[in-house]
Amino acid sequence: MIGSLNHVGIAVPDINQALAFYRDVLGAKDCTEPKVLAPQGVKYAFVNLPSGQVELIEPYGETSPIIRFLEKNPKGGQHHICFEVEDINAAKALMETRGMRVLGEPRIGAHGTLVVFLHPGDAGGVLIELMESHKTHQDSDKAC
Ligand SMILES: CC[C@@H](C(=O)O)C(=O)SCCNC(=O)CCNC(=O)[C@H](O)C(C)(C)COP(=O)(O)OP(=O)(O)OC[C@H]1O[C@@H](n2cnc3c(N)ncnc32)[C@H](O)[C@@H]1OP(=O)(O)O
Ligand SMILES: [Co+2]
Repeated sequence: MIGSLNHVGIAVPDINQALAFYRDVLGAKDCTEPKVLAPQGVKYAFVNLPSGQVELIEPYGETSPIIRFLEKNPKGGQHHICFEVEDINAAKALMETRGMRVLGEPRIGAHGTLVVFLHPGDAGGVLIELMESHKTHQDSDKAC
């Protein structure tokens, strides 16, 4: 069912400091400006690489889902991996039939397509994000 690895999510306490590390220390050449995705409770930025993306996420708001993770890992750390799927609703249904806890309903993610998360307790201790690969829903960048 899963397709390409889309991104690795890294939770960070300060996204600008993290961007500076990727740019100035690791030499990343293509990083995006931080943006807020309020419904997901994060501020995010991408480090674009030939092989995929690193997604830096900082908590946004008091109910951010990454607050507790950062309390346990105050310097930040690897938070999730994201795989592409063709159809998010079909993927969610399939995961549920296979006994996975799917965390909530599909919601628009940072790429403008629908995403859902699988509980790390059912996935070998890894938080997995499934992301619909095609932009077929609302929230398009284009005006027409
Ligand atoms: C930028 C937008 C979007 C995109 O388009 O790419 C994103 O990526 S947003 C990313 C942030 N959003 C989410 O993470 C949403 C889904 N996450 C959740 O619903 C929660 O974070 C969670 C997974 C249910 C955990 O919630 P939390 O409040 O932290 O609960 P616990 O502390 O009780 O944790 C339960 C259990 O799970 C372990 N855990 C928690 N987070 C992780 C993690 N990232 N990786 C691995 N394991 C994790 C935690 O240690 C607990 O384990 P036990 O103690 O053994 O029970
Ligand atoms: Co993500």
